[in-house]
Amino acid sequence: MSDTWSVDDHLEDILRGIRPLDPIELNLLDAQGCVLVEDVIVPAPLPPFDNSSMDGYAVRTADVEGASEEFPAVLTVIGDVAAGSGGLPTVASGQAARIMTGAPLPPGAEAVVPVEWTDGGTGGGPVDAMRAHSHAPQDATGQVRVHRPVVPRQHVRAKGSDVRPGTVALRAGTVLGPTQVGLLAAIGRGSVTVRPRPRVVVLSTGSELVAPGEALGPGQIHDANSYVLTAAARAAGAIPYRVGAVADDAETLRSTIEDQLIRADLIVTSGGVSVGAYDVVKEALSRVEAFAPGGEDDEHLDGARDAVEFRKLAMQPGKPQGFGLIGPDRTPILTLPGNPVSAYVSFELFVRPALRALMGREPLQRDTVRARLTGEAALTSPEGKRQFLRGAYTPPGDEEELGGVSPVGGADSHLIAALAQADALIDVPEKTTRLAPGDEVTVIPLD
Ligand SMILES: Nc1nc2c(c(=O)[nH]1)N[C@H]1C(S)=C(S)[C@@H](COP(=O)(O)OP(=O)(O)OC[C@H]3O[C@@H](n4cnc5c(N)ncnc54)[C@H](O)[C@@H]3O)O[C@H]1N2
Ligand code: MOO
Repeated sequence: MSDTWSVDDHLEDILRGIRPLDPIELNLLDAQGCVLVEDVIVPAPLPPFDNSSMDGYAVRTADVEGASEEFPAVLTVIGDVAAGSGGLPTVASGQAARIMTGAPLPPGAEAVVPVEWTDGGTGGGPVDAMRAHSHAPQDATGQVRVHRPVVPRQHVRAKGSDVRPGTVALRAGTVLGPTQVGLLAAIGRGSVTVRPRPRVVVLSTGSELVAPGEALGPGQIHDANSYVLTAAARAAGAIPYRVGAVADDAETLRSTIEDQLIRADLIVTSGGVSVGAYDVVKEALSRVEAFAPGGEDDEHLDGARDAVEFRKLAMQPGKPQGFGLIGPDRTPILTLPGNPVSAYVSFELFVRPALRALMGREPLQRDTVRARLTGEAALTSPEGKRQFLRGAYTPPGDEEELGGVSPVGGADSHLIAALAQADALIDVPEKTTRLAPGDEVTVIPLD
């Protein structure tokens, strides 16, 4: 391995050191966004019973054959069947039960006549709704005039027509979004076995950093990185813990990280990794004895180490990077550069895939698309460095094969405002030094 690492080699090294978190059983809503590790089998039919899809009257079809407004079928109403009804009346010939949407079809009945096809028990013409039971309790009895016939099973949702018992509701590997959570609830599952969301400790370093909301003194700036990284970790599906900025003091940083290890599945730091005299992350973490080493060897973790390895990457922004597995649980730590755009781009390229690996989520990396470079001017890129420019991506129109991408702001890694306007990264290969409008480029759309 040469002194300078490629983006792909650095990512590969990180992923070699990470294995998915052990599955746990979680309540449904806590499992949202997690990957299921069991096939969930449907225990009972859904719907659990034949039920009405309309507010109306449960009838025997022979009783309403040929019914019309002029010659209605007149049936005796034997009572109400509301959703949730337990004891059901039996509908005999010449009878109807008033029924609500979702209520069980009573024995004897074969179909449901919507209330709009009847007089609603009023003795008048067609109605468009039932009267509330509290105002007109008499409508649950008496007679109803039916103006149209129905065929067997009309307006009836059959037991098991949604899912049948014994079938697979959701396969292992499914990511639980809102609709999957809904299905699990519908089939009565209160908890499921999933890979949990990783807990990510985010800390920024730098004696110049002041929390947003506080006034700046001379030479100070607001801490943007711990916020963008915390937000990005949350957006990636993790549970982030933002630790305030740590001053440039190696011992303070080391003990802060040591304290955080207990609640971290992964640690992300920003700043302090280049070549300055106060680059404290490097100072605190490059020593082998920085943290208590791991216990017995773990055969899944290829490349385990007890100190963070710092390296230069052939990329811009994001040149200085560090990665290690620290503490008794060999917790992965990624030390990102301090320039805000560098920190964010590094998160996208390295931390996000690592989090997805912990969650057992595929694919680890974002999809890329090809697009045409738009805009007025040609772009330059340093030779031998993979450059990630910020861009605004427009998907292809109906007739177009490729979408377009225009650069947003310059290449400098302190340009936070332009980063906030971008929705994509333009991935410029190491060998490319110049790009002209109209050239085809690789784009990583962000969300
Ligand atoms: N002589 C050299 N100097 C630098 C090199 C180099 O190769 N030789 N590399 C440059 C590159 S590239 C980068 S990237 C930075 C990385 O520096 P550090 O990771 O040590 O980060 P800091 O020095 O702590 O900060 C850099 C920059 O970013 C600002 N910063 C830091 N943290 C935050 C934060 N939480 N919120 C907002 N802004 C932050 C900080 O004030 C600095 O301006 O090194 C170059 N130097
Ligand atoms: O590589 Mo640094 O990350 O350009 O700004």
